[in-house]
Formats: sequence, structure tokens, C-alpha cells
Amino acid sequence: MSMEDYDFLFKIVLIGNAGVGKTCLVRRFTQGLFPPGQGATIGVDFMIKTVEINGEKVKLQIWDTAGQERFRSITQSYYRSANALILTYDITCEESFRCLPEWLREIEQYASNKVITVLVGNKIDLAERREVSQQRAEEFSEAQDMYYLETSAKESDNVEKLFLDLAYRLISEARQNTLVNNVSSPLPGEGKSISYLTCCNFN
Ligand SMILES: Nc1nc2c(ncn2[C@@H]2O[C@H](COP(=O)(O)OP(=O)(O)OP(=O)(O)O)[C@@H](O)[C@H]2O)c(=O)[nH]1
Repeated sequence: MSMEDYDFLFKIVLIGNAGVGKTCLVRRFTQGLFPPGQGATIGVDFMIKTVEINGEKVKLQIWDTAGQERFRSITQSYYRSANALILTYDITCEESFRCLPEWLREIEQYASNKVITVLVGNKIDLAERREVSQQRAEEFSEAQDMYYLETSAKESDNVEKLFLDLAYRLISEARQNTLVNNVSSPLPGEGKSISYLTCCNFN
């Protein structure tokens, strides 16, 4: 019997301006709660959640980075081994949306070119304070070839969907990479194992 307690392992890193709700999204997904008086993240935090998709165990390593500028050099070093990035802004904060091109430059510079990036507009429970329309965000994400989703960490809207859709896409990408990498020597049977994930840097 295998020692591994999962079929797939993926690293997901959340980035975006300070205060947009990255920590709350992670806590909502991993612990099912909305923390009161959440302080700013210092450096980087790390959580794990294993989910089951189509009968396969998918272990998600979720890294929550600090949005504050002064931590940028620390957080950048976490991009490289990320399989997916969740680029988050706050729909009630125009400034957090206007900073997105700057974040995309960071991704371009520090992340793998195979990384999957999802754009997330958080805090949709504050609809009356919205400063960035859904249409504007959709146009931006389409132009940048990113998926777009609006969430509320507070009301738990779309949070599960965000992580599960991402896990699902990461699995299909991993399978495609496997096909490409093993063209000359296909694995027998279903042969699923973590060694499929040649795109990862885990040890
Ligand atoms: N109304 C509402 N408030 C939210 C939501 N998500 C986060 N907040 C609030 O926004 C503030 C910042 O949330 P954090 O999760 O700490 O933000 P962050 O992006 O992790 O911030 P840094 O750690 O500084 O990068 C907190 O006061 C949260 O309570 C949401 O979905 N709705």
C-alpha cells in the first residue's frame, strides 16, 4: 500500500494588495470561518486542505502572502514553485483593482510560465460600496487570459467553488503534462501518482 495519503499535491499562492481579504478567503476555505478582527499577514502563512475530486484525494498547500509592500521581497520567493496563483482585489476598493497590472508584472517576473492565475474580486457582500463593476473586471481578466470569480469570504459566496474549480483545473493540467512528458513510454494501467506532477518542486 502506498504511503501517500493523496493522489495529487498542488501549491496555491494568494497575492494582492493589503486588506483585500486573502487571509479571510483562506480561513473560510480551510477552517470554515470568518475571523473577527483579522490582523495583517506578516510575511507568509501556510495552510493545508485535502479535498476529494472525482474520487481522488487532492492535497492543496495554500500560501497566504502579506499584501504590504515591505514584505514584497519575501513573498516573491514563493511564486516560483506555485502551481496556481489567486490574484485578489477588493471590489469596494478601486485602488486594489488599479494595482493589478503591477501584480501581473510580478507574476511575469517571478512565477513559472505554466502557472494558472485566477483573478478574484472579493467582498461582494458589500454590494452598495462597489467601486469596480463586474463587467470591467471580466474584460480585464479576459484580456489577460485569466479566470475571474467574485467572492465573499464573509458570506462564504463562491469560496468553495474558487478552490475546487482550481483544483479541478490543476488536475487536468497535470494529466495533460503527463501525456506530453510520457509520449514515448506511457504508464501502464491508471498509474496515477505524485510523480505525474513534473511541474512541481515539492520534496
Ligand atoms: N465585508 C467583508 N469584509 C471582508 C471580506 N474579506 C475580508 N474582509 C475584511 O477585510 C479586512 C482585511 O482582510 P484580510 O483577510 O486580513 O486581508 P489580507 O488581504 O489578508 O490583508 P494582508 O494580510 O494585509 O495582505 C478584514 O477587516 C476583514 O474582516 C469579505 O468578504 N467581506
